[in-house]
Amino acid sequence: MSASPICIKEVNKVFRTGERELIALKDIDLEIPSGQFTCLLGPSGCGKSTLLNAVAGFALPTSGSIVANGGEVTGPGPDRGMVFQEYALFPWMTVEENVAFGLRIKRTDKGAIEATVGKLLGMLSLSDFRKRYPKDLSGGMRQRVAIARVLALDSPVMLMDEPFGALDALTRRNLQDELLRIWAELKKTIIFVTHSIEEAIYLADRIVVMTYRPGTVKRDITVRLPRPRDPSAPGFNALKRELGQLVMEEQQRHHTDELRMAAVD
Ligand SMILES: Nc1ncnc2c1ncn2[C@@H]1O[C@H](COP(=O)(O)OP(=O)(O)OP(=O)(O)O)[C@@H](O)[C@H]1O
Repeated sequence: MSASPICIKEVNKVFRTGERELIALKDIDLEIPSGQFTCLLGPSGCGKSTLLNAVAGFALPTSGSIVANGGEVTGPGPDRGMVFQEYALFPWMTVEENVAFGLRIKRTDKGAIEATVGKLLGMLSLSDFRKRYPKDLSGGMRQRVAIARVLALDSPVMLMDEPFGALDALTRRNLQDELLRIWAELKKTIIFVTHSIEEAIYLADRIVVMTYRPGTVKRDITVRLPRPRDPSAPGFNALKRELGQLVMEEQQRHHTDELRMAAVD
């Protein structure tokens, strides 16, 4: 499957719980070209996951439209694969069965499944673990399986919600490097949610910083640093400072809002 742009147009999302109305997303307009690696960055509660879920089709916007791969998003689809933080693997299936699952559902023939699974296990250094069950794998290995499972579907778009958030620093860097290699090889469009400024700069072509409630686009930054990126380079650090300031402003708003809510309750 080849990718085409994702167009997010005037997207709003309102959650209603009892009397309360929460505007999670307000007037989001983004055009994401095919093959771009975009990070959504911002503090907790600024609507990153809400926006990602809207693109995935899990929870549609209250108003506005999202077009992906030439069609309006009206629900989940095989053109948009999702990788979650908590791995979402089937515990009763081995690594290779987990990776093959989507292809079995699509009734792909056995030879093609074996070839695809073999290739992906190799690509993600999982070949020696193919007969293991998720419980016998480290967090990093499980996340490799989750990525391989989404890649098996050959979705042109990969949506990733803090996929490396639960991993230790070294495993995280390894998986970031692997993801960049896969992205360069397979030319996927990636939307990647993160809290981590360093992770966003290390990975992304473009960083969309979001505001805290309502979630809007605070800043849309093109990252022009050469790849592979060096976190100790002056340009990397300058961008880190700039983004740090932007995120801190939103964190401050979050904090003030929490104090206000506590006073009301
Ligand atoms: N189903 C829901 N019902 C009510 N409110 C919700 C629902 N889902 C999210 N929210 C609220 O919408 C806002 C945005 O949430 P969202 O999870 O998208 O933020 P986030 O930036 O992804 O945060 P985090 O990094 O903590 O996951 C938050 O205030 C959250 O409490």
